[in-house]
Amino acid sequence: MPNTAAAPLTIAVLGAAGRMGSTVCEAVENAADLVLGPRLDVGDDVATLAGSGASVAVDFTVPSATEANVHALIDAGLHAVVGTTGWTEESLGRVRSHLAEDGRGLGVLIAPNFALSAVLAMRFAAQAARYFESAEVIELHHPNKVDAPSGTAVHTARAIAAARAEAGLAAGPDATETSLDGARGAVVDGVHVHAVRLRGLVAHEEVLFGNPGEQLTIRTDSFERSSFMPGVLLAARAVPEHPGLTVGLDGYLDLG
Ligand SMILES: NC(=O)C1=CN([C@@H]2O[C@H](COP(=O)(O)OP(=O)(O)OC[C@H]3O[C@@H](n4cnc5c(N)ncnc54)[C@H](O)[C@@H]3O)[C@@H](O)[C@H]2O)C=CC1
Ligand SMILES: O=C(O)C1=N[C@H](C(=O)O)C[C@H](O)C1
Repeated sequence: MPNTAAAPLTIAVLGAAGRMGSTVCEAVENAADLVLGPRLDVGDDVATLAGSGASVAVDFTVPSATEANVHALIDAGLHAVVGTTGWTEESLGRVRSHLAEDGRGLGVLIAPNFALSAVLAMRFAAQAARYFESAEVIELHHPNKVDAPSGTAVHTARAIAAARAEAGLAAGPDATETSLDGARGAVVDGVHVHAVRLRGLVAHEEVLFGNPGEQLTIRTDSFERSSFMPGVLLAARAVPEHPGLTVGLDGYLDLG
């Protein structure tokens, strides 16, 4: 929903020189109800955003910087929309505590993926997980990506594992006795996750579920970074209305 409040929201962007950050700047500039505020990149001080007129900041930086950025944004009194990967239960917990101590009703959204197809794929995977003996995740990305597996794949695997545990499922069948290191991928909460890096790709994920004689494949493809922009803008408009920490864009959507 566009922001119809009297004053347009001013949006600061962290990681503004990057692939996602520059795309976000362009999307904000093209949104009639939003104003593009300060564009920060490496070396810039987040504290300068206090009093800059920006009320929301969007962070697409690097896993090693994003947590410090979010704490600095809270201190500066800004709501935050974060797409950067690398979050753990511990770092999320620290943000939750900081927001509670701050007490100003600021909102922070941390989402592993803003593309609607990916948000739905994660939701469908969580729903399907209880019905299948086997589940594995394959993520496929551009070769400039610095982290593996992707944040989306980790989030997907954790959701699958939680649904399997709730349903009382045993570990998936796997007779592997010998293998080269890495051949079976990374293991996230008991779910195998495989990462492909290939020139020409942007962001893709397949979730494979298997039962005797049948397979379900859930696949999401982002062919362009524009696919993330409707979700990012939706989040930037909505975050002031959602105090506290929300993890995942589905927290702002009515997916039933
Ligand atoms: N949630 C989502 O929908 C999506 C998330 N991502 C994630 O967003 C992050 C960024 O991805 P890309 O834009 O492809 O990376 P990129 O490498 O193109 O851009 C990162 C930018 O952050 C800057 N930067 C590094 N440290 C900084 C700091 N301390 N303060 C401010 N800026 C800093 C870099 O100079 C660079 O300009 C990654 O973690 C990626 O996985 C990417 C696409 C979609
Ligand atoms: O680095 C990327 O490009 C992406 N990163 C996010 C992730 O790690 O899940 C989201 C999307 O897959 C693109």
